[in-house]
Amino acid sequence: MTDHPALELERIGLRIGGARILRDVSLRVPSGELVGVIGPNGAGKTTLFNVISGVAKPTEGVVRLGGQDVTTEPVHRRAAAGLGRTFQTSSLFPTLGVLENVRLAAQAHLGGAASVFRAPRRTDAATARARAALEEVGMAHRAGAEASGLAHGEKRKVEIAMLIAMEPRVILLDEPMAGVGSADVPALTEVIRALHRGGRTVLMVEHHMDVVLGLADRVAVMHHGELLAVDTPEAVMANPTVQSAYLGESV
Ligand SMILES: Nc1ncnc2c1ncn2[C@@H]1O[C@H](COP(=O)(O)OP(=O)(O)OP(=O)(O)O)[C@@H](O)[C@H]1O
Repeated sequence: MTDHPALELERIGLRIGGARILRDVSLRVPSGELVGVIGPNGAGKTTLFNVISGVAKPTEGVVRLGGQDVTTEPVHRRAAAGLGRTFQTSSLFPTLGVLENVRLAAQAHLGGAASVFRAPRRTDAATARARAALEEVGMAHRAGAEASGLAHGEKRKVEIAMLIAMEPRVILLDEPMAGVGSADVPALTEVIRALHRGGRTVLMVEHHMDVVLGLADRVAVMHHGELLAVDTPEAVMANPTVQSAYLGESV
């Protein structure tokens, strides 16, 4: 444990052409916290995740992971520093099996694809880690299934297992409930809750408000590229500025 926040954004700004996509965004996320990021469409949530993961470079401000300035580090260096991310679209190899998908993620973390040929012991370690990750998300029974045959909710669980296999300290979940049928939402919510309970730091963009309010320690509200509020779910919902930002939007 360090005294540094797991993730720290200091006065992040991003201009693209003449447009200011992010303005003066500052956020400190202590280790083990789950922060829900909400805001109307186009508020800048995905762009903020891109800045954190290194897909986009901010024009102003600093990104720190565990106290280390990673603002100019590329995506893979941030991943190596303990940052994991899921995307709105599926990142599974559809024709591979569930276990194989997770094993590849574990293998990448343990030492790269070349080790398949050089170090069988590492392959065993990757398989063991993949099985443990599938167990953690409740998908061990589907280890032998082909990824393309999974329901949306199952795919999301396997994607989370892939993250777990890479042992990230900070996890960014980009709309984990997107495309997931309402019957599968509670089970996926429990997987995310368990991920958080395991001590991992999680940032989650999610439009499904019940999920955000039920899971988050704090909620960060974005609007027009700015952070309007960062507070407990109850305080955020009672905040008049937040309410007016959502006027005309379904909260
Ligand atoms: N590369 C880009 N060039 C120009 N404008 C961009 C670019 N990327 C994002 N934007 C604009 O920045 C704003 C924020 O977009 P972003 O996708 O981050 O919002 P969001 O909050 O994730 O929205 P949603 O909830 O719809 O996914 C939008 O107005 C978008 O059109």
